[in-house]
Parts: sequence; structure tokens; C-alpha cells
Amino acid sequence: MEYAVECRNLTHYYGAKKVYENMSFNIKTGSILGLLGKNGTGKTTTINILNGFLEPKAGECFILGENSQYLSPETKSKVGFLLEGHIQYDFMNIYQIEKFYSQFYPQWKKEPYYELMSKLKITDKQKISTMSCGQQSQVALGLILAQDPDLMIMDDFSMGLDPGYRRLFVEFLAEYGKAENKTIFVTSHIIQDMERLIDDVVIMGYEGVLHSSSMDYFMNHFRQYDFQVKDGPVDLTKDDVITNYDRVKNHASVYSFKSPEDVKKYLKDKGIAYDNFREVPMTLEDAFIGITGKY
Ligand SMILES: Nc1ncnc2c1ncn2[C@@H]1O[C@H](COP(=O)(O)OP(=O)(O)OP(=O)(O)O)[C@@H](O)[C@H]1O
Repeated sequence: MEYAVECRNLTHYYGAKKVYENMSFNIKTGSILGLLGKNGTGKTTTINILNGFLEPKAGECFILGENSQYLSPETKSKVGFLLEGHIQYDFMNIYQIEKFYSQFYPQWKKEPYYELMSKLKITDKQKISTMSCGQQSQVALGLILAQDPDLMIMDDFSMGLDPGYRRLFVEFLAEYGKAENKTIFVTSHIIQDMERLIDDVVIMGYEGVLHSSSMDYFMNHFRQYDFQVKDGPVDLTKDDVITNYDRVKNHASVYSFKSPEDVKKYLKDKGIAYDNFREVPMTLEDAFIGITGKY
């Protein structure tokens, strides 16, 4: 199967409030895709549609070839969901929950779970509900790894994790995903983690998908150019050349998929006089803020 997840023309509203219209994306089998977006752009909504919690107002998603609203038990057992670190049966301790979940998953592997749990500084009988936020996230991640699903869907997987644990988990996930040919779909606001982990990126704005491509394409083609604006008219607008821009007094930054020559020609054609034009290297976080804007 070429795609483990296919979402076509998703449209969702909560009452009269639009989240997005006609949102489409695919996740290639065996790849790691990151869904990035500012607060409230619809990432959790999308995961809840995939999870079958929400029915989209229009459009549809297919998971391992089946409509996400009507997954068979067999397909369900091949998909692991992590919903913002949430654990449903949090009145259990880590042993009880492992035994409980193991009944439902034929490929259950308790070794990686207990290996992760051995790192937790908790008492043996401690209920999950009394653990710290990051500890609960660690239990949730351990459970999903034990499930050993073909497809992992993880919303805000790094919620509450400390930097060392995050690094450990991201490195583990990247290696494990490739070695075991897993398909992984993640959202996170910790963009540095995404940079280490994902093969493909979908960036959401309030208007829908702003960009979707491989990470290589995005990082090699999306560019920031800074320059000093000289006196005269400055008519910067978003269009086919300028994806986004930022201006503080006479210092301007423009973000574009075009080459420096194309952007210089564009500025000249618009009659914008400038000095000190230069390309500024970007991290994924810079590029994310560049394309979505600061506020
Ligand atoms: N049950 C609901 N009823 C009404 N509006 C909702 C409901 N759930 C979400 N929304 C709204 O829909 C929009 C998308 O929310 P969603 O939780 O999908 O965003 P998100 O991208 O996951 O945000 P964040 O990054 O903050 O987690 C937001 O404006 C949110 O307020």
C-alpha cells in the first residue's frame, strides 16, 4: 500500500465555526509525517477525525485502506493513538495497565514498555493519575510502543517531557520507525524535535494547509531574505513570489520559495529600493515562523 493514511477534502466546523475546508494530505507507508501549525489551526481536530471520535462535515480519511469512521477491529489493532498524553485508565498502576492493554493487541511487546518504565522515578503501586504530566506522557508512550502498531498517530507526543527524555524518545522513534518500517504521524509544538524526526511536513494556517512537501524540499527551497528598505514606496504583499514578510522600521524580511535573483528582480519591478540584500539561513523553527507569521 503506497499510503498508510489518505485524507481527502476534509472540511470541519464546530457549529458555525470553521476549522478548515478541503484539507487533503497523504502519509506514505513507512514514513514519518509531522503536522505543524499554530494553536487552534485544527491539528487535534484532524487526529480526532482519524480516530473516529469526530465525523468530518465533508471529505474522508482512509487508514490502512479503510474509512477512518468505520475501522474494522483488525485494522484498529494495527493503529496506535496517543492523544495529548492522555491515559484513559489512570486509576491503574503501570503493571495493571500493561496487563489490561496486553489483552487487546496480538503483537504486544512488554519488554520496551518495562524498559521505559524502569527509568520512571515512581513507587511500585503509584496510580497513573498521581504521576506528573511528563511521567504520564512517558507511560502513554510506553504503551504505544508495546502495542507495536504499523501506524502510530501521536498528538503532541512531547507534552510535558523534559529535554533529555524528549531527545531520547525522538532518537529512538526515528531509528525504530526506519528499522521496523512503521508509519508515524506526529504533531508537536517543539519544532526542534520535528527537525530531527520527520521525513515530510504539512504546515497548517488558519486558512488551511499553507505548505506540504518533504522536509528536504521545504528546507532547501523555502528561504528568508533580509534587506534595508531605502526611502521610497514599499508595497510588500503576499503573492506568488512573497509567501510572507515582516517589517520593522526599515528592516524587512521576506520569505519565499524563489531564488535570490527572482526576489531581487521582483523588488526592482515593484520599485522597492533596498540595500544589504542577503539570504539568512533558517532552522525549521525559523521557517515555520516565517511561513505562519509570529502572531
Ligand atoms: N468541541 C469544540 N467545540 C467548539 N470549538 C472547538 C471544539 N474543539 C475545538 N474547537 C476549536 O476548533 C479550532 C481547532 O482546534 P484544535 O484543537 O483542532 O486545534 P489545534 O491545532 O490542535 O490547537 P493546539 O495547537 O492549541 O493544540 C480551535 O479554534 C478550537 O477552539
